[in-house]
Amino acid sequence: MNYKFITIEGNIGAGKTTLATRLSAHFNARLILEEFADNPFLPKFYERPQQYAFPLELFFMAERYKQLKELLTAQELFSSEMVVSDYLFIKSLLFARINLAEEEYALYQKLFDIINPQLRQPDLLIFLNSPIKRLQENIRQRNREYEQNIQDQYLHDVQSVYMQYLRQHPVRTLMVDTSKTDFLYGDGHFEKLLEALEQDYAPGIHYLTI
Ligand SMILES: Nc1ncnc2c1ncn2[C@@H]1O[C@H](COP(=O)(O)OP(=O)(O)OP(=O)(O)O)[C@@H](O)[C@H]1O
Repeated sequence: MNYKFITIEGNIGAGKTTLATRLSAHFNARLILEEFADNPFLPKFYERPQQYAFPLELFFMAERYKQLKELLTAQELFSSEMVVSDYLFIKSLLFARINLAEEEYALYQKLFDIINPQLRQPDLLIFLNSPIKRLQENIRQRNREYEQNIQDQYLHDVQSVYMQYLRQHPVRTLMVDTSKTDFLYGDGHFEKLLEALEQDYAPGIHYLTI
């Protein structure tokens, strides 16, 4: 397996954290998880999006920068240690595009453009692609109170900003159709993904159905 830094991405409730945790345990890799629970603006944002979107997005950007910067400062990527994370830094900007008004977004993008070049990009992005219905089921099942009123439209918007980004940028991506996949309990699902990770992919999108 030639990927030292793997990032898992996907819509809300796609199963990023579960897969990242399982992969890191399998490869004995360092695990970087998004600490969204520490964001005091998140429950408020879901209640009143317009009022809280800007501080929410700023908080996410600052936290994610801190986490990823620490990783580089420790120079772990230059040692033999493998790293698995459950978010891309660009995620903040993609959500900001949906949630911020035009002028706020322009300001946010300025900050993002200053910070982003300092960060190392993953060697491989695994994008979990699930239909909205399945995402809603997952969201209901895990039952975080503030997420229970997420509308299908919001999930559609999140999906389309990710797709637009991936189409426009040559990120080395394994796009996994997870409509019927369960990496925790599905028979052989995780093993099939491991097999796919043995391949060397060119930059761009590669599709995998399990
Ligand atoms: N930049 C952002 N702007 C708005 N909300 C965000 C942002 N980043 C994360 N969130 C919210 O934080 C919560 C956790 O997000 P995330 O999608 O990373 O994890 P998750 O849904 O638990 O993922 P998974 O189920 O795939 O592990 C969700 O409610 C998500 O919408």
